[in-house]
Amino acid sequence: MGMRAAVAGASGYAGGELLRLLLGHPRIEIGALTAGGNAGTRLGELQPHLAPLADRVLEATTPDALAGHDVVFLALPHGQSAALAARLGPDTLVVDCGADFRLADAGDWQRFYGTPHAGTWPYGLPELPGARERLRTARRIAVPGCYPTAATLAVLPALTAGLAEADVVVVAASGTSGAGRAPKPHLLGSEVMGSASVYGMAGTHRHTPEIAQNLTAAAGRPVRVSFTPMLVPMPRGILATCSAPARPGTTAARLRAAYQDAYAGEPFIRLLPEGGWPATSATLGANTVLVQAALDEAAGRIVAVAAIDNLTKGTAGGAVQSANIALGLPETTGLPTTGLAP
Ligand SMILES: NC(=O)C1=CN([C@@H]2O[C@H](COP(=O)(O)OP(=O)(O)OC[C@H]3O[C@@H](n4cnc5c(N)ncnc54)[C@H](OP(=O)(O)O)[C@@H]3O)[C@@H](O)[C@H]2O)C=CC1
Ligand SMILES: CC(=O)N[C@@H](CCC(=O)OP(=O)(O)O)C(=O)O
Repeated sequence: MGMRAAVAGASGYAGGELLRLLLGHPRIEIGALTAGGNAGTRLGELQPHLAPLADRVLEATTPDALAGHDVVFLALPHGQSAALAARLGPDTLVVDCGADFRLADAGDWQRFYGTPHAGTWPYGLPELPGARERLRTARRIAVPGCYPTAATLAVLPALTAGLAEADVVVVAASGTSGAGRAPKPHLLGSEVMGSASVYGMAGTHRHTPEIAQNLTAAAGRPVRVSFTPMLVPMPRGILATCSAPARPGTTAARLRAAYQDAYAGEPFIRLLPEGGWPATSATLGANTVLVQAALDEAAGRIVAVAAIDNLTKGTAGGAVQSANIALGLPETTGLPTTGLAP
């Protein structure tokens, strides 16, 4: 007997990707589909790529519409999740793609989001040390931000193996779907096409404390993070280029071994052969994380790169991966590792 999942925010980019993945999930059947202003619209008008669901009509996002499901995926703007989750039974698995419950430090939340802190849920990045154990019994899961997923997985082994200083620089390029589907002037085709631009500069982007939180917990010491996000003219993908000073005694061989050891058993992380570097084009539609790291001896720095599809591993794929763990299913169920190219 399959489990039933509701998707709130089914008209958005994250919701659409959740549905694409759930349509291929052998153990989950799709229940309620809800939206905001688009409630009442046929899904086929908004997500024409989801042909099997074309005639489903979106409902309003209410606790009643979401009740009676084994799992509820929330793909809504920040700030909406707490009230809804409070009205869903404690046995319902609620997986929030938004940021509301990601940060443990209420001061960080207040500084970067400017609203009262809703709380902290188990963090849905299974590759972090100890995370799978916490997710197995979780009924509430906070899905990571897309940049934090890429940046964290790029540098994690260098920090946990004690090869990098706790001072990490992240420069990450994202496709435009990272900004969601709601119209914004800076996302007009004429603004984005043919240009790469930075934003959220000098420590102001809200993913800075999330990346630092992940790396600090993994390293067991405070990790300082400088994060620069960049918008590039492609619909999907994140390429995170990270670097940190190498600690004394770090060699190329020790660095390689640290990454091999850390990621050998990870179903979705592919450490590329030496000399090969990740590109987003090889991750499209897949839950794959491509990783590479090298020692820049002249600069005395470790350079590490990760590529993901921001909507798959960066949101919906990560959400399904963590939900699988919490539902007692094999972690890889329904998650593609084959991408779409060219
Ligand atoms: N895009 C990405 O790469 C990532 C997104 N996320 C998170 O996922 C969540 C969804 O993002 P994304 O899909 O990109 O955003 P979109 O803007 O594409 O979609 C937002 C969804 O929320 C619905 N919605 C908006 N306002 C309301 C409301 N007041 N009540 C009920 N539903 C509402 C929209 O419905 P309607 O169409 O009717 O307005 C739509 O379905 C966000 O929290 C985001 O931070 C996380 C990681 C990465
Ligand atoms: C390109 C772009 O605009 N990206 C988004 C991040 C998307 C993401 O992960 O979002 P949440 O933390 O909101 O869930 C941004 O920088 O705001």
